Amino acid sequence: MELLRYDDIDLSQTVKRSEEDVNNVLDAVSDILKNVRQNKDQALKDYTQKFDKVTIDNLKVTDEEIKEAYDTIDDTLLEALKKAAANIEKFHKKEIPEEWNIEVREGITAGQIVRPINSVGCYIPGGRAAYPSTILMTVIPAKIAGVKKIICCSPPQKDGKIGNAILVAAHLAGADEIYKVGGAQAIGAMAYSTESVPKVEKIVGPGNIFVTAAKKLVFGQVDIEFPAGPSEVLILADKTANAEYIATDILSQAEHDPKASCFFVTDDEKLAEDVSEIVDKKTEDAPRSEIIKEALANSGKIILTENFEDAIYVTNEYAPEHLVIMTKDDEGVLSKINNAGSIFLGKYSPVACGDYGSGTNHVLPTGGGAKMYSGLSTESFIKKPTVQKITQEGLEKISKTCIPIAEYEGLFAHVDSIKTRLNK
Ligand SMILES: NC(=O)c1ccc[n+]([C@@H]2O[C@H](COP(=O)([O-])OP(=O)(O)OC[C@H]3O[C@@H](n4cnc5c(N)ncnc54)[C@H](O)[C@@H]3O)[C@@H](O)[C@H]2O)c1
Ligand SMILES: N[C@H](CO)Cc1c[nH]c[nH+]1
Ligand SMILES: [Zn+2]
Repeated sequence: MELLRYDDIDLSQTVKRSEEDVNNVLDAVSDILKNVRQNKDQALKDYTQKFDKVTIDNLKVTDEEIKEAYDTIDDTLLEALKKAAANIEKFHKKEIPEEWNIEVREGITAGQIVRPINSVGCYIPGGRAAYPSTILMTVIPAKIAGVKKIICCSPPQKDGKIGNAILVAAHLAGADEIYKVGGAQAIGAMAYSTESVPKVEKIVGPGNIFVTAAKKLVFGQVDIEFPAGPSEVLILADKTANAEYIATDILSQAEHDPKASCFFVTDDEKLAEDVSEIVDKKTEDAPRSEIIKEALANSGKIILTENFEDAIYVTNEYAPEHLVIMTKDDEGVLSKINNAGSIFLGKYSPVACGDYGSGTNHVLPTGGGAKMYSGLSTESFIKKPTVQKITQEGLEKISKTCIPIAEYEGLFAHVDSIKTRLNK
């Protein structure tokens, strides 16, 4: 892995990552979306043939296919999915926002109510790996929020089916419909509707650069959560950390995608060298070594700083999807972290646990999005309309605040709507 000294680099250039690639495919993805809008199911089938090399007749997964998935799934995997689902459910129930109402001034009460989005589409990646875990991470919070219609889209495998674990996870989590289509074309289908796939109000879920570009382009037509692109991890550690643990966290995110990004930041030169050596060695033996090598060559960096404050600065500038902190004072370091999607404290908290079932969500902002957004949560599926009630006395008092501002803005119908009531 490439080792860079903080003092020798232009940090703003070093932390740049896959967002640039997303921008490079916007034109191609825009053509895909246009075709889906015009030719609907036929476009979905043509792109599935072109990109996934599969012929699909029926896009919608049938009840028989779900039953077959239950019949064929491995018992241990089924139990694991159920336990993961229970943990994710417990964590996400805690995220339900409260309804509240307060007296703002005498005669004016105001508050918020909590309402679900009506329909949601969950994108479940399926190109380089199958992601039943992503079904749990997207459908469960939507269900807890009270979303009435939850559909899922995922690319079919070479046999034209969706993997049994994805179908079982979708059923366990409570998805209403599942469609065998992936990539930008799936996002287009959920944004515009086709003969088979209904339009939804919000699209969530991670994916490769084509999926991420499509979500950016349909934003406005539908809501999206944020760009959740190729996986990332940054490990922030001092000399007390275990080099092998750090190396395993790097490899675990690098194996997702050649466009994954993995950074290790430390102020300890020996640890930096050890991690570099272990990563290189483990890469050779890894089952997905080709993907890992490409990812690390593109965006795998070890940054060595002179002091730990600089290491924290680099971390906040990179704003990782996942941040692992392994230091002698993890909580103290945490208090200085502002920008990260999900944070893992201490040597026994590998990112893989958050990826699968310790309860937190794994759909997280990438490409520096953690500077502006939080990860997917129950709140992502909820709207919070405000409500107010004003008494006659309250109106008299607040009119003295509102009328001068309305007059300044030249909006006299606004003034009139208040004065008319006062004069009655
Ligand atoms: N940020 C997160 O929360 C999170 C969570 C899980 C996974 N991920 C990421 O999701 C991504 C999954 O990517 P994937 O590729 O495995 O699956 P994917 O389902 O996102 O993409 C596969 C689809 O891409 C389309 N495609 C392939 N080549 C194309 C081309 N040349 N032009 C247009 N479309 C094309 C195909 O339609 C195919 O079905 C990875 O980058 C992984 O790191 C992110
Ligand atoms: N690490 C991914 C998010 O970037 C989530 C995931 C799913 N399965 C394994 N990992
Ligand atoms: Zn992962």
